[in-house]
Amino acid sequence: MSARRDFVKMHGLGNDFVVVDARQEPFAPSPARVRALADRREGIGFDQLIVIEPADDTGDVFMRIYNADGGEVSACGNATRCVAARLFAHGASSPLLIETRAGVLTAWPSGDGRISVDMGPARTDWDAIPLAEPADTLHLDLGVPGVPEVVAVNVGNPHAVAFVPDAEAVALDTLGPRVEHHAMFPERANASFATVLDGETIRLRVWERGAGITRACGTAACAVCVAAVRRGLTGRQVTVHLDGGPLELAWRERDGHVIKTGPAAVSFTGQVDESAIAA
Ligand SMILES: N[C@@H](CCC[C@H](N)C(=O)O)C(=O)O
Repeated sequence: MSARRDFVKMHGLGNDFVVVDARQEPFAPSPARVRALADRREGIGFDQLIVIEPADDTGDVFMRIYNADGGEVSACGNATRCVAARLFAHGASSPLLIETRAGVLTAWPSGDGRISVDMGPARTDWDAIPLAEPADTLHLDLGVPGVPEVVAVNVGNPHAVAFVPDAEAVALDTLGPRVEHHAMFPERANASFATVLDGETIRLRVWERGAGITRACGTAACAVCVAAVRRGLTGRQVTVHLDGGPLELAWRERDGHVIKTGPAAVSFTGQVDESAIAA
């Protein structure tokens, strides 16, 4: 008998997700099944598969995150807004506590149709993310002259941020994978190329670990905000312009938490016959 699962296809600024609500019936796809579902020609297609599960602890729900390459990861900023928007639309009360492998995140409607999320604390010390060997500064040998030092930031997942003179000119499809798979990052890394436009505006292009070029990455926007403040390049509140549009970020002084505000949209709903998708 074939198993049919309801899903909703959602996106945050074009960073797209298939969201499966598994609170009543478990859904635990193998990495091969995730890759098959992620295939944009033969599957449904997404950057991340998101599974909503019953809360383990103090939260309202648990959010499990799989990259398109089948790997399970700890954080996804845009999907957190999408899950919150979906649950608010179905009557959940605010604030909503979303458990992830990286901690419990709090989400609320921002009052203008968008969703705000407290993404928790960000770390930018030299050991913020797993490195192959200790390093105070990260000058990656990418085989391309002119790529500056990279800043490591942890927002529940690992980010490598490079501030470049012109993010538009970066060859994301070649530099992104070199950063993601660089020997310094044993757990790989999400790669951000950012240009500071003024003290409150940043242009950002992202190569995501396990998904490649995406139109937006919420945790990368948080990482870039924190890295820019640490470098004295911007104030603590910035608008980050991704390929899919803007996100508002604030790095809160009192507790080091990053607050992110942006849209969340439903594209369509559907049902997948799991046996029809080879794994
Ligand atoms: N799209 C996400 C990040 C998804 C996980 C990331 N690719 C990783 O491997 O850590 C976002 O909006 O933050």
